Amino acid sequence: MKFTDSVFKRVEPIWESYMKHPFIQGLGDGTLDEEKFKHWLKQDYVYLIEYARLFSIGAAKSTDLKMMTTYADLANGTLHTEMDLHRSYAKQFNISEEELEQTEPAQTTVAYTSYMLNLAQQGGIENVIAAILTCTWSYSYIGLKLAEIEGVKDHPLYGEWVNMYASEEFSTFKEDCIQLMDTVAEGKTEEELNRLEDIIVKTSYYEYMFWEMAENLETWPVPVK
Ligand SMILES: Cc1ncc(CO)c(N)n1
Repeated sequence: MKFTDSVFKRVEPIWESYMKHPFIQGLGDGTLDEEKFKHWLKQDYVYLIEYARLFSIGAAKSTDLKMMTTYADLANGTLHTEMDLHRSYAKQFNISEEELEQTEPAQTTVAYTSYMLNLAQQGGIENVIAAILTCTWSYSYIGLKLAEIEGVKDHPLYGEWVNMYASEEFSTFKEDCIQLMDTVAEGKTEEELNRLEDIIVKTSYYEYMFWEMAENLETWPVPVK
């Protein structure tokens, strides 16, 4: 069995819980509160800046040219294709690109990106892809599941979101990440694989917390100027 198949079995209950989360349910039935979506949008924009940085670390740590090209393409896809979705929504909400970029990351955003960046700096290429995998894969999982709902892709506000994450292009990003993970997992000891699996479980929990952050409009405890 491929490493990613056995990991999927382990994280599936966490991923199933995303589909029951009020934020995702709201995206699916179109009732999601716009303020919650805007909070997600802004937090996700600054998240994606760090995410693109992770792909770039992946490019720097690559052990061959093919791998380096894939990481560079994924960084490019994040900075252009995926972040264009966010910039397009921001425009609809009259949020400028500067405001989007200057978003103060909430505690969950800081915790999640710091966790991934710390792992990526410490180890080899296997840490980088293990840290990244859940992000792309779980959004593709959610996008494809939501796309099964009748009429969801035509929703005036949230249709664009579902169309992006259910798109062929995004499915290709996911497949590339899965393949990168399985390639570096080859020949690793059981202990090493367990360590990588733990990273994927942790990031799966962080993804849940990111939905919670958006749903609860999370900020820092005591506001300061
Ligand atoms: C928090 C988060 N995880 C994953 C993705 C998909 O790239 C995203 N945009 N945001």
